[in-house]
Amino acid sequence: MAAVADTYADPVHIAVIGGTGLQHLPHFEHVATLNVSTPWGAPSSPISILHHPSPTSGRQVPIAFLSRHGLHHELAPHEVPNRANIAALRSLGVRTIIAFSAVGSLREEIKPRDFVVPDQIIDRTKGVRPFTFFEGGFVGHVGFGDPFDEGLAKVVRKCGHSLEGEGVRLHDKGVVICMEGPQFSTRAESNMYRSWGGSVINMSALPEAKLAREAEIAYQMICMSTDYDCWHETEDVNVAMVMANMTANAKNARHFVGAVLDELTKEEHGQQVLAKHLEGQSKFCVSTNEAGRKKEAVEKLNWLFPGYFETTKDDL
Ligand SMILES: CSC[C@H]1O[C@H](OP(=O)(O)O)[C@H](O)[C@@H]1O
Ligand SMILES: Nc1ncnc2[nH]cnc12
Repeated sequence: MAAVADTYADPVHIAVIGGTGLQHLPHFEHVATLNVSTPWGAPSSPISILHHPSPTSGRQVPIAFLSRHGLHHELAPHEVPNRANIAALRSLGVRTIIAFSAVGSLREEIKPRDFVVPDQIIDRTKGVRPFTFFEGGFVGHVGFGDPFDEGLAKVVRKCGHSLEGEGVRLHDKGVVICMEGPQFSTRAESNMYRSWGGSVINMSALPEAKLAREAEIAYQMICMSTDYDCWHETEDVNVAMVMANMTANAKNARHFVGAVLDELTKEEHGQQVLAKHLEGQSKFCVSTNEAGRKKEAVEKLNWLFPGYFETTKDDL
């Protein structure tokens, strides 16, 4: 097998973050493996650049693939370096992320192996994960009322429905409960989440989605149900159950991601893929005036957003 390159010259606009059971995307042409370092450390894994032919132009479109828990699932949910992941992807040019996640179902009608395109999140993480780029002498606040990107969600839903004949079952909306873990929930918690209107539960939607929003990247998660958590009368969730359902449905998961990439690489989605609707929002979300900005914080943010921010008065 030919060795792949360790650099890639062109900007890469679309990324897939793979979760449990989706640690790589086979059947795509792997053209480069990038080891990116960021001011927030190294990402979870090297970033693979894959070539995907656009169905409209035939042009080979580069896609970045990152394995959330590392190449061998060695990172627990609270150990995932989310800031490095999002910053590294943005530095390559990424403005659209499709994030894949194995989730527990909190609803009878969401059966194991069903897919969900969620539209809301409830945060049950415990503050142990770094969750913002705006800190250390540089305060900023971005809107997060709709944590996923609705334009991207429309594309993803259309692709999911187009695969229904092939056995994909899709729920168009849902509330993800993002818990801290790594232990699964208690039965009391699981029932409480149901009473809150939760549809599915995982340990990874946050802070990934928040950081993508701060980085002006359109972000949509595709969830695949792997179990009924522990509220249901069936056997309580365990890793073997999650992996068995993930493996059994891996073909559908790959088809789903492939269909989304087919669609997103069409020219008609060019503006959506570049997330033009988010461009510049982080430049204007800042509360700290120039005199109060710390040099180190400004340097880090300028790495993420080249040219966005003035240096502090101390540097002049
Ligand atoms: C192995 S079960 C719990 C694990 O599965 C999910 O991972 P991911 O979201 O990366 O697919 C969940 O969030 C937990 O991290
Ligand atoms: N029941 C569950 N709880 C939290 N994360 C999960 N990922 C898959 N199943 C899960």
